[in-house]
Amino acid sequence: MTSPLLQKVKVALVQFAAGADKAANLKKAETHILKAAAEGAKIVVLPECFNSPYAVTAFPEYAEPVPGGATGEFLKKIAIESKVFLVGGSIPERAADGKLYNTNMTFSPKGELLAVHRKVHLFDIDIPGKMTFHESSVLTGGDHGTVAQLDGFGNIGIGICYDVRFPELAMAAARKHNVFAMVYPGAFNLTTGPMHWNLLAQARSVDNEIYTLMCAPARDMSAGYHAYGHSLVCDPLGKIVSETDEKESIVYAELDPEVIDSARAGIPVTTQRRFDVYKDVEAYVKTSV
Ligand SMILES: O=C(O)CCC(=O)C(=O)O
Repeated sequence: MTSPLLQKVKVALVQFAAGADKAANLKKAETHILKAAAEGAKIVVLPECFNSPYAVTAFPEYAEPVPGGATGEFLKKIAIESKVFLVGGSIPERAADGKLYNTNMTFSPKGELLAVHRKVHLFDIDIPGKMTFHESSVLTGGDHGTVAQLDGFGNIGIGICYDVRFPELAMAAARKHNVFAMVYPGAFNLTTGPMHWNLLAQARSVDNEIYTLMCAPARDMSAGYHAYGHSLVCDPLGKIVSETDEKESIVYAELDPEVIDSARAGIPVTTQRRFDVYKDVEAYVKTSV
């Protein structure tokens, strides 16, 4: 059996809170990325909306072209300098036609842009008295799932936050594109975080017998949006192997092909699927920019 992960790899999830000062947000990201690289991480993940406050009112002001804007240039430069695969969280993107998206850019250690994922499922929820958010009041949803090919390691699927609630993207990435992990920069909140953050990571892992990486902002109670934090790594059997609390920190984990292989050998759902019974599980996934 060939594992989707070609060799062991140390990953780092950088958890920090973005404030109003964009340059300070990038500086903080840089400090943490360089530290994670010095600790031996080869794949480094940033949180959702890491260059801007997480607020629909902030997105138009902080939005940039992708990949040519200042944050895209920053991610490229720092990926090269730190020699890591950099899953650049997400930022508000202003497209050429003026539309705004919540967008991830992923770079190789050579500075190649490997993937652009626009959040497909916008975060529009209303739990009266607890949590109301309407991303679709300013953002447009993306139109594809996304897989990045990490030379020497294998493929990862990328989703952004609310995307984790929709198993189809992860399923298509795992089944059709043999990903070893789904990576979700995300900013859950104090209502839905305790309810579902861990559960959803475990669900996506167990569905597909892959790793799931969830990278959050740190909590800032003086900000308008209170992030849950708790960046974590979940293994292919649904065990959380590394998790932090709500504070600024870096979460490390070693991903191991043997763990994927033994999960799949013991509980072989990946080969037992019955597509003759359920024919309609399809998703459009892009594997290059
Ligand atoms: O799904 C949730 O509960 C939270 C999602 C979210 O915060 C987001 O998509 O930014």
